[in-house]
Amino acid sequence: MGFFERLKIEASGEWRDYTEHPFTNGLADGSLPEAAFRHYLAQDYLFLVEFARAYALLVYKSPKLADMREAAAGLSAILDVEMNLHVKLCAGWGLSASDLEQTSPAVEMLAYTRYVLDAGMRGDLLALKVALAPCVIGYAEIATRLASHPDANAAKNPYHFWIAEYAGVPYQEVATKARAHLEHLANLYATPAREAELIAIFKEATRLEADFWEMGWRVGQPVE
Ligand SMILES: Cc1ncc(C[n+]2csc(CCO)c2C)c(N)n1
Repeated sequence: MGFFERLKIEASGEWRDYTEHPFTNGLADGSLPEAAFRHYLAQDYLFLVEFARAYALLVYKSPKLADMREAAAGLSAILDVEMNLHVKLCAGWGLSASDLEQTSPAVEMLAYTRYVLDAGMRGDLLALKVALAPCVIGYAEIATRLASHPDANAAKNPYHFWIAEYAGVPYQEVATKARAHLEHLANLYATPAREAELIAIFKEATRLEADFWEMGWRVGQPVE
């Protein structure tokens, strides 16, 4: 069994809470309240900025030039492609670039990004890759599941574009490559003595991803 499969099994409860969160099901059938998605999108803009910083840290933490190049390509993809796509998507939802700049960070966004950056600062390249894996590989898995929902492609589903973006071939290839690189690093650096530390990082990052969905989900729920 591969390293990533093992991590998922060790964190199976957290993984299910993240990948099957009600927010994701609301995207699939189009029932997610728009206010919930708008809140998520604005926080996700701030998230992407911090994630670019985490990729910059990957560059620094790379022991080998090949790892450094891989990380630098990921950093460019976020800065030059994903951020632009995100700003365009937000504009379609009525969020201007200046709205995004002025968004106050939510504690869930801060908790998650600070955790990933800290795991990378105190750890090595593999530890940081493990902290990033729920985001990079998880979104590919989630989007593939959502895309198979009968309502996911309906023209009336307002989240159709979001699902198609992450379920599409270009993003799926990014995730497949990230997973292969993680397996390669695990073969080099994942000793039995480090297993508990790496599983703990994976579990925590997965839990914080689920909390990120929950943050958006709460905005769409009626106040009790
Ligand atoms: C909360 C949250 N988690 C994951 C992603 C997806 N994502 C963000 S950066 C990145 C790597 C790109 O190469 C991916 C897949 C998101 N947008 N928001």
